[in-house]
Amino acid sequence: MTQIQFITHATDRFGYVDGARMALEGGCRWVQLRMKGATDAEVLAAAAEIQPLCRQHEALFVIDDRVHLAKQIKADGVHLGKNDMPVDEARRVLGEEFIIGGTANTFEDIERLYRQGADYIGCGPFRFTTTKQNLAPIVGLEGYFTIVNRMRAAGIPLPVVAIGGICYDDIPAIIRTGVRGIAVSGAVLNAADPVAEMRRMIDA
Ligand SMILES: Cc1ncc(COP(=O)(O)OP(=O)(O)O)c(N)n1
Ligand SMILES: Cc1ncsc1CCOP(=O)(O)O
Ligand SMILES: [Mg+2]
Repeated sequence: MTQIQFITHATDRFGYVDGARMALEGGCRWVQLRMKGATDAEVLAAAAEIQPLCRQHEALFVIDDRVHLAKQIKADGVHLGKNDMPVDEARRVLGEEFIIGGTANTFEDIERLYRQGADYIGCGPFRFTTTKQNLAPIVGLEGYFTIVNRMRAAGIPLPVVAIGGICYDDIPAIIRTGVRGIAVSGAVLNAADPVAEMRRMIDA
């Protein structure tokens, strides 16, 4: 069973809460509330609906970027990129109980995040995607294979989640590189039946 983190995104068919609900119904047990450009009030309103759904499904609920909101609503954690609060500062704010994920594009990014105390790595993009603007260079299968091997050689035990344009057919090859799981958004939201697609990915 593949460990999958669903990243919320609004489309012309579904809002943020719809996506989270469908991912959970499809068996996903890790939802990240990502609402780029939204106000804190808008994020809190979506979290007020999604966080109880995650609890009902015994799923992890993490917030993208916003450390103060993650603390305020007692989310399970936060995901931080290079332009967000540094992981070590977020750890001082949140403490050891929160999951803190960090974004990496290179092994050197992972070394830095490991030193700062991240609990997991979101590494990508696997391929081009329109879900995130200003993409870092494409990592690809070879990139994951190299990064995982360099992590092993360096004794860095952090779980790596691949992200960026990932669809069902990519999962076996990505997992064979040694990464622990994947993060997805569009492949589920743009499917004819998002719940069934999430279930198919979970069972991959
Ligand atoms: C699991 C995971 N990996 C990477 C990202 C990207 O986060 P970030 O660099 O903060 O970029 P934005 O998501 O803020 O555009 C993520 N959110 N989750
Ligand atoms: C948040 C994020 N970070 C790197 S790619 C990406 C978007 C993931 O969404 P999708 O699976 O639709 O490419
Ligand atoms: Mg971010």
